[in-house]
Amino acid sequence: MTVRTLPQARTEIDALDRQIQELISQRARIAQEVAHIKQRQGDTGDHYRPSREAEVLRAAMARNTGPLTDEVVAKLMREIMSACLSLESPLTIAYLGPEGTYTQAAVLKHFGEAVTARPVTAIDEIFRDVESGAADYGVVPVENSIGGVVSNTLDALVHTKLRICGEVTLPVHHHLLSVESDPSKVSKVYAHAQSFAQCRKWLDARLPKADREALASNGAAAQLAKQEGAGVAAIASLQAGKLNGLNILASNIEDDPSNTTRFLIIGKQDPTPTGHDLTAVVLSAHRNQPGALFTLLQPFADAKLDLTRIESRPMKGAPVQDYFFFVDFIGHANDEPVKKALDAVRANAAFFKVLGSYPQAAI
Ligand SMILES: O=C(O)C(=O)C[C@]1(C(=O)O)C=C[C@@H](O)C=C1
Repeated sequence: MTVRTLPQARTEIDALDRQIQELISQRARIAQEVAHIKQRQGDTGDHYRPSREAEVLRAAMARNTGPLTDEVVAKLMREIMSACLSLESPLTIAYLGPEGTYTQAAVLKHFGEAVTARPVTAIDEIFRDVESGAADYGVVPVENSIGGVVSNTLDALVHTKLRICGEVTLPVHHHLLSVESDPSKVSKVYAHAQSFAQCRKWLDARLPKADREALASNGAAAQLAKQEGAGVAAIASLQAGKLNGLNILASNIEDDPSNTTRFLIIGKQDPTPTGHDLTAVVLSAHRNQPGALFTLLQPFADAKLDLTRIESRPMKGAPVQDYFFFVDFIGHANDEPVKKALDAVRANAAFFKVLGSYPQAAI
């Protein structure tokens, strides 16, 4: 191994930076050309291609020989693609605000920094924004490993014309944040109800006397902790703490360190198969038929499809025994065996809708 002096190492780094930069510019120019190719092919929508992005990220990680981790390599690639896509089509992404929520972190993880993230105040509004074209895509939370499903999202999926075109999973770490610097002076804590549930043991042990008040989001909790000042804390993300200039009184206070939230990307396109895809459907059984759910799910088993999730939600405005079932499985609706299985399911169902086939989260 050559032993370099510091000036020699820096000269080499400078030369490599020039090459990297030239290659990135070249890549960006080709991405601009790709936009023109798509337009010539009659593509009228935006140029975001979730399947291609997942493939690029997977390939970057597969090529990695270190010393950077796969995660870091994928993040760098993520940002390069994000910047290239912003030249092709600048995207607006609606998410559950305010700034500093975990949903905003999910937007950045999935789309990179080169998008306009548009905070809105409710999950239904995210669906409306994407339906009306005010945003190109939306990011909605769908389930948390501790708190379970986000029922507003499931309910909205039943009736929307939008498609699920991607997923993001985000490890969730909660922090106690305040303008206060002494945790023993905290007498009131704000957080989203799910975050209180996720930090219950920690709060019971460390702040048993502090009042707990649930708010619409952790971002709002951080804003209020800032406004109200002394004696008040919020449970929120580091990003929310930074945005509001709060001190970190305690880090990673969630009871389960594997706490993870899964988000869906909703939009107007159907991603092409990648070989690593998930499909989501919603269905209901005919009433008063014994074994109706068993019969509905039988074609999935016959086709040896791997079901990754099944959830039920009561139908709004219907008698209590009427349920929608949300089924996720591995595979793409365009795969032949999947098509056949879905036709068989549809034939037996009172209600049936494919919510989307999309690439599994690559990072
Ligand atoms: O391959 C494409 O379709 C592109 O537009 C290029 C590119 C990229 O930078 O690699 C950019 C945006 C798409 O979402 C996917 C990939």
